[in-house]
Amino acid sequence: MSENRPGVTARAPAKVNLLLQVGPLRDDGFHDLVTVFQAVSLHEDVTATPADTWGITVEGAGGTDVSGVPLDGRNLALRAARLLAERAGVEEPVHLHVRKEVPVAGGMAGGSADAAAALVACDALWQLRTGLDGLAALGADLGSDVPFGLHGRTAVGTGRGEQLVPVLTRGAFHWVFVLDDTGLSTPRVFAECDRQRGPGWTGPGADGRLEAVEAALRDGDPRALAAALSNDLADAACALAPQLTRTLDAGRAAGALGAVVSGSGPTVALLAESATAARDVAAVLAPVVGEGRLRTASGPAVGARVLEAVA
Ligand SMILES: C[C@@](CO)(OP(=O)(O)O)[C@H](O)COP(=O)(O)OP(=O)(O)OC[C@H]1O[C@@H](n2ccc(N)nc2=O)[C@H](O)[C@@H]1O
Ligand SMILES: Nc1ncnc2c1ncn2[C@@H]1O[C@H](COP(=O)(O)OP(=O)(O)O)[C@@H](O)[C@H]1O
Repeated sequence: MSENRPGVTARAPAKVNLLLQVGPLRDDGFHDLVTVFQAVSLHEDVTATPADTWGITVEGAGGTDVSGVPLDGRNLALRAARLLAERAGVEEPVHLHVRKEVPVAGGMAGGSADAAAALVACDALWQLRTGLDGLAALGADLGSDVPFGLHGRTAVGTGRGEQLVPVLTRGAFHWVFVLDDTGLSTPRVFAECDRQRGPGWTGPGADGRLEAVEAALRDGDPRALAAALSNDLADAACALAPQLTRTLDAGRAAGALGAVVSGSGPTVALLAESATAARDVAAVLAPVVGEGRLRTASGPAVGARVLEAVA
C-alpha cells in the first residue's frame, strides 16, 4: 500500500540577485535578463509522501507568514510534482508538506525553491534518476527562477533567467534581509519598469556591471561586491512601494556595505563585511524596523538536494 512507504524530504535555497539587468520586453511577455543569482541559507523543505490523492500543506518556519500561499492547483510545488509525474508516466499521487523559511512574494524565489525541492523529492521517491539538466528543463516550464533553485550556489542567468552558467566565488558573503509586509507582484514590477522607460527605450548596452560583480566574487571581496550591486527593477519596486527607499537608506546607515532590492522586491538585501558585522547591522536595525522583519543568512548555498528519508 502506498501509504506505508516512507516519504522523501528535499531542501532548496532562497536567492538574491547581485545584478539584475533588465532588457527590452520580448514578444512572449518576458524580458531578456542578465542577472547574477546567489543562493542563500534561507531554505524551503518539501516532503513528498505517497498518498491516495494529490494534496499540499504549508507551514511557516522562523516567523514566516504563509497566508499568501495558494493551497490548490496554483501552488508551484504541487504543479512541479504533477508535471514530473505526467512527463515520467507516474500515476502515484503524493501529499506534499512544505516548510517555508523564505518570505512569500518577497523577491527571494521561495515559490521557485518549493518547485525545485518538490522536483528533487519526487524524483527520488519515484526513483526516476532524471538528472539536474532534465529537472531544470521541467523547472523552466514552471517559472524562470526554478532552474536556479535546482542549481544553487552563484550563477549568471540569461534568457529570461533560466539559462545558467556557474560563477567562480571565493569564501562566504554575509547578508541581512529586511522583509516588508506588502508583497509585490513580479509582473507588476516589470510592467512599471517598462512604463518608466517609455516606448523609445532600446536597451541597457554594455556597461561593465557584470564584470565588476564577477571580479568581486572571484576575489571574495564584500566591499567591491557591495559597490557593484545593482537592480534595474529597483526604481519600479520603490515607485510601487515607496517605503523601500527608506529601508535602503536605513540599512546603509546601520553599517551595511551595500543595499539592494532583492529581485522584484519588496525584500531589501544588505551586504555586510562578516557574519559578526551582519549581526551588528541587524541589531542596529531591530528597533527601527522591528526584529520580526530581519533575517541573517550567508551565501553561496547549495542547490536543491535530498535531506533525508522519513519513516
Ligand atoms: C524578478 C525575478 C529575478 O530573479 O525574481 P523574483 O523577484 O520574482 O523573485 C525573476 O525574473 C522572476 O522570475 P519568476 O518569479 O520565476 O517569474 P515567472 O513566473 O517566470 O514570470 C512571472 C512574470 O514575470 C515577468 N517576467 C519574468 C521573468 C522575466 N525574465 N521577464 C519577465 O517579464 C512576466 O510578466 C512573467 O509573466
Ligand atoms: N509554493 C509557493 N510558495 C509561495 N508562493 C507561491 C507558491 N506557489 C505559488 N505561489 C504564488 O507565487 C507568488 C510569488 O511567490 P514567491 O516565490 O514567494 O515570490 P517571488 O516571486 O517574489 O520571489 C505568490 O504570491 C503566490 O501567489
